[in-house]
Amino acid sequence: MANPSILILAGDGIGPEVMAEVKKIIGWMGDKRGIHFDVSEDLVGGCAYDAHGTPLTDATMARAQAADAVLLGAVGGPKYDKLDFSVKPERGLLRLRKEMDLYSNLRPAQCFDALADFSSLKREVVAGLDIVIVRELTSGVYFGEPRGIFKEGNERVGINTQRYTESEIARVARSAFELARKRNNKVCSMEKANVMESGILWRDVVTEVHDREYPDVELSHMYADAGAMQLCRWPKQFDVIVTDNLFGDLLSDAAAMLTGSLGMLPSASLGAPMANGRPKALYEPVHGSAPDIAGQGKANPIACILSFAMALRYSFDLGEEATRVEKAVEKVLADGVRTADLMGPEGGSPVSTGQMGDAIISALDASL
Ligand SMILES: NC(=O)C1=CN([C@@H]2O[C@H](COP(=O)(O)OP(=O)(O)OC[C@H]3O[C@@H](n4cnc5c(N)ncnc54)[C@H](O)[C@@H]3O)[C@@H](O)[C@H]2O)C=CC1
Ligand SMILES: CC(C)CC(=O)C(=O)O
Ligand SMILES: [Mg+2]
Repeated sequence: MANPSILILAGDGIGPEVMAEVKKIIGWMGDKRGIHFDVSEDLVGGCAYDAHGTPLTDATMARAQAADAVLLGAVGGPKYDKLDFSVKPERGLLRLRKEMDLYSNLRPAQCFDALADFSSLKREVVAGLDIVIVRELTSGVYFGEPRGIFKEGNERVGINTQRYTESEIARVARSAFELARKRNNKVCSMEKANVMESGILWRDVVTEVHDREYPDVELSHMYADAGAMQLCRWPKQFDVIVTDNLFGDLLSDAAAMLTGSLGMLPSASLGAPMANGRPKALYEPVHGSAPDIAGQGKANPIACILSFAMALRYSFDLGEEATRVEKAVEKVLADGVRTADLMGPEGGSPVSTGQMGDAIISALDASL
């Protein structure tokens, strides 16, 4: 039987740097565990624009559709900021999410014990934290029409449209309830039903799906602004948070700091099941291309490595191997290995991106 296929789209900025460390772990899985993948690579984002004049070619899109899993680094950078919106690097990623129909974006925020003192919040607020934000990923204001910058009289007006259908809300709600059943059975849905009609519909549909299909799961609702405050005040009150595309983007960056650094947060973007029963899937760190540290060997590869662990669990049914990778990360952090983003203002001796990857490989060796 053919090996499962992985398409790597490392992208821009620190994307290729953190992905290099994932490739070491893929190699380790083959050498030490006999788990082999057919890995191929392609371009997305600014590098694809440089090569082809578009942030995602149709050929790359087709390869992503055919892969068992896509691993993405990050896209974007100042070099591309002035490009026409239609060819900006970020549009390549949005097209992947939309055309693969990856509607459920799982963004776990877990605070490793070794980092509990490093978070900007007090240890007791974050120690033991383990929550998941389920972000709707294929609709909402990032995709709604009309959109654009138009002339209105003597001035320009910028328009984006928040649009959600009942079925789009219902399917991501189901994904959150299913996940909660495997965890602590609690879902908090966040929107702004006080000021947005799409928020009213969101609250109604989540409640209907809950009452009809998941009455055993504890459901609460919160306005997203209050939710941001509660995430900083007492994040451990949450188990699963389900929210729309924009609020999920913001809330997950905020949740990253509960874990110590944006360089720690992985994500899985999941769609409908494929013929093999596994979901169509793309895995990527929550962070972006970090132009301020790109090319300096400073990036923390853990978010990208933990995203690969999610791929092992959700796309390849290799939950034990996923846990092995997560435990290796935990051990390395417990041993005090830190990239620069995990150093306090007092400083210290950070390791490079490559050294962090090597330390995780050593911890994997030690796990055998
Ligand atoms: N999924 C994606 O590809 C995303 C792409 N972007 C793009 O990335 C570019 C930069 O955006 P920013 O707002 O600066 O967000 P960013 O996430 O790239 O960086 C924010 C801050 O976090 C730091 N940081 C991020 N990841 C890190 C890591 N792994 N290790 C250490 N430090 C890390 C950066 O150095 C920076 O100070 C933009 O073009 C943006 O559109 C932003 C978010 C997601
Ligand atoms: C298209 C991305 C650049 C938007 C974003 O920040 C994200 O998805 O986390
Ligand atoms: Mg974001």
